[in-house]
Amino acid sequence: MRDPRGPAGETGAGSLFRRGRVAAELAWRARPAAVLGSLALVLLMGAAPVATAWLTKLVIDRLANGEGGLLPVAAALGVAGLALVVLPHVSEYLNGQLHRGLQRLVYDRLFLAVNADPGLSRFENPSFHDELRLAHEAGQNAPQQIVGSSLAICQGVLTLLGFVVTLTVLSPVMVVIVIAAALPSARVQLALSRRRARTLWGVSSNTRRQLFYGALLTSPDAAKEVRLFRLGDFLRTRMLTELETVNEAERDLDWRTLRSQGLLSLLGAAVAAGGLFWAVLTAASGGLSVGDVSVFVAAVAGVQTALTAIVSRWAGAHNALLMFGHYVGVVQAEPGLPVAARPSALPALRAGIELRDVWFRYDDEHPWVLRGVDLFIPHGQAVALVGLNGAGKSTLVKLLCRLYDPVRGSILWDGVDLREAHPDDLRARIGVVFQDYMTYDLTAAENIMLGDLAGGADPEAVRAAARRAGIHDTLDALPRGYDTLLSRIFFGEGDERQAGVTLSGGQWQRLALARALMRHQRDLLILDEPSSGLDAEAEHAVHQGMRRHRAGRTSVLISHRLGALRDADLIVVLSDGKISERGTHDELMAKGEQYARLFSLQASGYEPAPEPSAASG
Ligand SMILES: Nc1ncnc2c1ncn2[C@@H]1O[C@H](COP(=O)(O)OP(=O)(O)OP(=O)(O)O)[C@@H](O)[C@H]1O
Repeated sequence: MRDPRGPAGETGAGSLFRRGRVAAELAWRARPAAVLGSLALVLLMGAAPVATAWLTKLVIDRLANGEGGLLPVAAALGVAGLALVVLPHVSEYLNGQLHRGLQRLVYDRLFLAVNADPGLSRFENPSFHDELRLAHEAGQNAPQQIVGSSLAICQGVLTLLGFVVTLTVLSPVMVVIVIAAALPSARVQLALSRRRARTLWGVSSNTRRQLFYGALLTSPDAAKEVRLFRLGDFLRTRMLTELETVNEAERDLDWRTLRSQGLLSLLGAAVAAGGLFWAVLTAASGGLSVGDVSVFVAAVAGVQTALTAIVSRWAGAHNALLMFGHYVGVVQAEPGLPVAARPSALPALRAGIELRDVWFRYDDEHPWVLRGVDLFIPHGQAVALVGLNGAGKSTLVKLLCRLYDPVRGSILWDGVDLREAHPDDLRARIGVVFQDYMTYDLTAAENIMLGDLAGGADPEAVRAAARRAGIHDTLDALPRGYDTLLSRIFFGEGDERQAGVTLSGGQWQRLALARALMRHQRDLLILDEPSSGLDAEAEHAVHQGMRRHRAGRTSVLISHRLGALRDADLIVVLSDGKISERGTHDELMAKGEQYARLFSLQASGYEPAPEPSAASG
């Protein structure tokens, strides 16, 4: 279990008040009519129990004393009774309305805020994911609970005041006893709600791991390895272990709740029984009428019920406010990647992109990945990055896209530091295929179109990009052509439910390439291992095509197949976080260092194996 105090852990009343204000503002924005209706109901439902008790007393006393005027009082009693029955249903309907409106607004703001962060660093932080999951859970109910509980508390206070006045008339001592008996309950409920929020945060990483193992057990991507390596029992056991930790914490909480609330209920019952005993004795000696006894019993029960409702709603609101802190925390957090208040314009690339003494590591605790990289990517030229696994090639690409900022040094786009430009402006000028490209469970056309949503869903542009990536014929031959759903988990839409189609790894890769090529007119094209999964013929065709499209454009290419990079204008070898060699293919081969060694090693793999010598046989 993790440290029980989370980012939204125990906070002062000021902070809770601010969260309450946020919830109230959301509710008002989401459904003002439902909020107004609920407020009116609070008044009616708060007054109805007191009115019913007094009208009952009047009816009983008039009956007992044989007084007249019974009909209007009985009619009023009927109306009050009717209100008690009907109003809760109206209130439930309004609550539903409010809940739906709130959920839409709350999730809209949550995902807007998460998407507004242009960087990646927050998404790689486990704490952020715990916070996000709790924010998501809180978004489901917390604002509704805060608003609903606040209204219920107002209603409870109204009923309580009515019954306190009633009891004061009959027995002021009883008021003091009943209220004093309810105070410990308030304290205990608040302590329990605090503990509940802390427990949830404490086990949130266990819950996340439990969900992760559960998802692996059912994921189509993992299904092959899970079966082949017989990982099912291993994953299931791990999932159950995490679940057991969560259960243990919840069991402890439930036991504390049972113990404290059991004792408090006994105390409440003893006070009510004592009061009834006093009322009956007083009535027997002529101190109270029969109607007085009835209103007294209703008042004691009413005060206790109202107090219990207030305290438990208060505890519910308190718990919801603590949980809502995760939501407010995520929605109001500063982005992980700062955006300049007045971003500089980023015009079309004219001279080139310069990396000036760029140092980068993913975290203060991680080792340096780049250590003082100086590189100029001239406009209109193709620069290839080469290096062993883990050399930092993809990291450099992510810095070029400003998914992170360099820790030291800077990257300049025609002299403008990328930190000064808006990430959206930069990204509008870039087309990228990442090594770990996405496969979307959408149609083939949509998978490509996502590369240029701003350009509109032009089917001709989609087909042209697919042709450039060499995937057009494959997509055209699918059961519904470009409109075929590419998915293993969803059914297609339309009259007939049609199972999705799955592409091969290489076909998916070409599709990802087509997505990037929707932006082939952009200033900078980055291709990180665009052909690693392609067969030799396809790779050749793709590289030929790329060569044509790249001509005169600025591009950064990464590939372990060095043959595909040999015609780049500049080849840069990254090693140990620095540039160890740079030059054209011929220059680097002539130098005879790492590049030449790697190139020769690969080329030798394609040469015929030497005949075994007679001696070795
Ligand atoms: N998100 C991340 N958080 C922490 N470390 C990372 C992250 N991404 C990459 N690294 C580390 O940074 C180093 C460089 O990784 P990078 O992916 O840039 O290498 P690469 O040269 O592209 O490798 P490959 O040829 O295998 O694709 C590696 O040691 C890797 O473990």
